[in-house]
Amino acid sequence: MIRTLPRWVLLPAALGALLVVLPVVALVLRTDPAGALALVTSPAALDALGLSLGTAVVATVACVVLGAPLALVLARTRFPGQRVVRALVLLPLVLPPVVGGLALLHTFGRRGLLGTPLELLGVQVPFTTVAVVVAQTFVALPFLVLGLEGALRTLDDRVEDVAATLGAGPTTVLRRVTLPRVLPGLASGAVLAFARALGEFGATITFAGALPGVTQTLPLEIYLQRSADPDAAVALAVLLVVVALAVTVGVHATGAPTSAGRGPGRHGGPDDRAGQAAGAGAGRTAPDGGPGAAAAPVPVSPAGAVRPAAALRIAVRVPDRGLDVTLDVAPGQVVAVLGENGAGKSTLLAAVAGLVPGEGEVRVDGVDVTRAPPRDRHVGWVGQRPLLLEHLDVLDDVAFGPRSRGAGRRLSRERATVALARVGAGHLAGRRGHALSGGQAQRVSLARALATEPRLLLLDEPFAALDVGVAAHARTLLLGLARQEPRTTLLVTHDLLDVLVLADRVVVLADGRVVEDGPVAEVLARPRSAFAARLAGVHLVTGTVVASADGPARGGAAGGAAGGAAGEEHEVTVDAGAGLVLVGTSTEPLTVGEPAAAVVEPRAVAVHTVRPTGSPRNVVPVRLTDLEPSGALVRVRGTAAGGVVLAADLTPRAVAALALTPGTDAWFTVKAAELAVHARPAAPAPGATLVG
Ligand SMILES: Nc1ncnc2c1ncn2[C@@H]1O[C@H](COP(=O)(O)OP(=O)(O)OP(=O)(O)O)[C@@H](O)[C@H]1O
Repeated sequence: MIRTLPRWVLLPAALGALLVVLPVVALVLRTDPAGALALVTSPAALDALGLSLGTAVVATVACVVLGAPLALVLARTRFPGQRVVRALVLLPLVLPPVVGGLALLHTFGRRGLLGTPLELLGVQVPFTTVAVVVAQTFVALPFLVLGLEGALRTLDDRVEDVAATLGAGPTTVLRRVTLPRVLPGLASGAVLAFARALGEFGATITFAGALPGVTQTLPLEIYLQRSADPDAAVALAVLLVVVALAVTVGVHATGAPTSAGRGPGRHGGPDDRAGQAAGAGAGRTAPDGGPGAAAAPVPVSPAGAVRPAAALRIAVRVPDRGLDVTLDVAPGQVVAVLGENGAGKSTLLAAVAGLVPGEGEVRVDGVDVTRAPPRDRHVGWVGQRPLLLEHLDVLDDVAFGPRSRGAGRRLSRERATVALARVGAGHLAGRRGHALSGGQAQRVSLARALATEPRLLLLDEPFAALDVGVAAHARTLLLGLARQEPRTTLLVTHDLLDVLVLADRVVVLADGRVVEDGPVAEVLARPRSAFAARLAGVHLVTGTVVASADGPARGGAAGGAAGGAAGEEHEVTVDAGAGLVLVGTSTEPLTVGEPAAAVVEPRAVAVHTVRPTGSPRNVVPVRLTDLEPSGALVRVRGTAAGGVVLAADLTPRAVAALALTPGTDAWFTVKAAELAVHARPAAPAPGATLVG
């Protein structure tokens, strides 16, 4: 039974439980069952019990009404002094209740802060039943706030962002997404608050007194009976314990999240594979002809009328995240957005979706949506994680968007059914999100985005969390959808396959700026940024052109420039700094002093353990850093002057013959003809960028 816990933990755990249970048992043993019944059913006892239950229920409702918004503000907003506010709200947890009672007296009492205005209105709070409720709420509120705030913080609030992009306003998001998802947390917070209110004593006796039938709750009755009739006190104490236990156990049992409705589990059964196969190709039937065959993607139906693709103009700045990007995207174009971690790709998408505040402008088909909230931007956003609304079944999750945009329940479900069918997930309609495999969940997430017929599709690494095979299916599915219905799309990815299969254009971001932008084939053939070079499987050294020969000079010799004519191959020398000078060839007109990138494929690099003599134009001394398999070859990396990393692909036999190991000093050689030099838009520090 104890699989991961050390056995010794049982001892302190048992002692802790005993410390709580033993005194209660002692209390029960001390009770005389025959006499107890008469004592607890006496009018005074029943009055006190009724008052306790009634006031505790009202106090719990007050805690929910006041505490839930408080928890939401604390968990979902940022404002100066937030920590202080939280500490003050939670103060009653650590304050002796009698101190709380005194504080309430000085607030609502005759000479208290609010006492005089209340008196003018003819309202008297202290020593009334209202005072009991106020005292109970005062001490119980922190339990609700703490429970709910904790639950809110453990939720992924990006689900709320997704709901906003699907067309839901803030109140709808709160009502249909946030609150249902934290219901178990809210329920347990309310139970704790109720239990605390039921047992409240110190603040009540100080602020409300002990007037039988008015303010004398059960804890007060027990206290007062202690000296007058100890047996009655014990009997009433047991009654209080029983009531408190019944309520907490009962509500916990109903409020706890259930596992009912779970299907075959996150990684699915055979049904799962069939579904994935069905999603693999638009319009194809599942190869096994199983359930997936019926669930194959279907063409768009009238229920999901297609909007024409939109032109997109982005000129956004998000200063606190260092993003400054200007892009014009043609209708129906699929732009792969690439870049190192932290380059700003997700921020760009979030700015377009309206999820992060930015400056500048976003125009969709010429319409300025810069200041529009996410729900009015008509974007479909799909992230790395599916972020499904797990409190709904798949059909209602996908119907959430159309419903938020004003379609009735039936029409929304019809649209959801069509969208699910389009991604080959129709057979999943009745399941809950937690009962889907990763690939299935991601297809549902895509269907949900498509169900609102977005003008733009924003895909933030949609396949990154999927297994290779499942990602391939999802990629093919997306391709099929894009062919059926071209849609302007920004696709963040780190995967060359996504770029090759799905994108028309590549934009590379670095430090929040566009450093490369062009058609896919062009960028991969002539990468100018480290990231694009790595993606294309080549290495890249940046530097400055110091000589450009073998071609006619461009524009005479003005400014000392030399250069080759565009289209003619000519030799170019690039200084990468730290003494590393490389000679390559270029077909671009390059000017001395211009930033340039020298690109080399690892298979064109030869490795020597003694300095070579003879023909190669580039002989670079390196220290080997690592060796790793690269297909049937071994990729050998070495660091040259200035920290520049270069790589060579060798056969395992050559690696063995040369006895190459990390730390070996060697020479990499490359022919000038194998080193392609391209102009770069801007130069990072020369020679500092190299990838592999
Ligand atoms: N919630 C946030 N609050 C503040 N700064 C953030 C937040 N999220 C990201 N950043 C910062 O904004 C910059 C851009 O991050 P972003 O997540 O857009 O990069 P990315 O290119 O999508 O990276 P990755 O490939 O790792 O997802 C980074 O400097 C990052 O630290």
